[in-house]
Amino acid sequence: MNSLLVETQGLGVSFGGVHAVNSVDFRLERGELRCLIGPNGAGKSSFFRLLCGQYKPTRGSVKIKGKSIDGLQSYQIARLGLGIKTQVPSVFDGLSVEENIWLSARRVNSSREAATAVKEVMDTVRLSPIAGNQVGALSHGQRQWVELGIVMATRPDLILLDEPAAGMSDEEVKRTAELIKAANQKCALIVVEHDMEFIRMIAKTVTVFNRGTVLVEDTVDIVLNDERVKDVYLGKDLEMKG
Ligand SMILES: Nc1ncnc2c1ncn2[C@@H]1O[C@H](COP(=O)(O)OP(=O)(O)OP(=O)(O)O)[C@@H](O)[C@H]1O
Repeated sequence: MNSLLVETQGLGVSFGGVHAVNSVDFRLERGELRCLIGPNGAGKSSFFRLLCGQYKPTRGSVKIKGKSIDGLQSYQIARLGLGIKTQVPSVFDGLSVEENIWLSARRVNSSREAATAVKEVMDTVRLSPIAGNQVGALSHGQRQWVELGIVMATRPDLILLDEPAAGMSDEEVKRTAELIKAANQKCALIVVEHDMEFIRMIAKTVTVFNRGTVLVEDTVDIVLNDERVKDVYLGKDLEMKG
C-alpha cells in the first residue's frame, strides 16, 4: 500500500493578484502528525481549504491516497478519509455527548460497528465522564474535545485541525495536546496552530508557511531555531519558555 496520504504538486490558489498559496509541494505519510505554522496571511487556511476541496486550485494538484481530488466535492473528499474539525457537520446542543458521537459514528458505520467506534472515541478522547452531559452546557474546551470526537467517530485517515488550542486555559491546552497525540495513534493529523508552546508539546515535523510558500520543513527544534523562521515572526518570541 502506498504510504503517502497527501501529496500536492505545484499547488496554488490566487485571489485577484494575491497568491494565497503558491507552488506548494507537500507530502504527508500515513499516520503522521504534522504542524503548520506561519505568520498571519501566510496561506495556512487557504492550504487547508485546498486539501478539503473548499477552494479549487488555480494551479497544481492535490492527491489523497494517490487519487486526484480534482473535480470532487467536499463530501466526496471526506469519503476518501478526510475529517475536518472546523467542518463538523452537526453538533446537536440538545443531545448528550455520547448521543452526538453515536450519530456521527452511525452516519458511516453499521450499528454494530458504530457501537465499537463510539466506545473507542469515548476512551481515546476521554469523554466517558461527561458522556451523559448535554453538549449545549459544556465549557469551550469540552466542546472542542467533543467536536474532535465527532470527527474521530467517522474513523478518518486524516484529520485537519485549525487552531485546536485557541481560547483554552493552560490545563485545557495540555489536555488537548494529549488528546491529539492519542488521536494520532489512530490516524494522521495536520494541525494549524499559532501557540508555539502547544506546537512543542505535539510536533515532530513542522512545515512553515510564508507568503503562500513553504519556507522550511523540519523537526520542531530545528524549525523554531531557524533564523529565517524567526525573521518572518519578527517581533514574536519564538524562544519559548519551555
Ligand atoms: N477567499 C479569499 N478571497 C480573497 N483573498 C483571500 C481569500 N482567502 C485567503 N485570501 C488571502 O490569501 C492570503 C492568505 O490567507 P490565509 O487565510 O490562507 O492565511 P493564514 O496563514 O491562514 O492566516 P491566519 O493565520 O491569519 O489565519 C491572505 O492575504 C488572504 O487575505
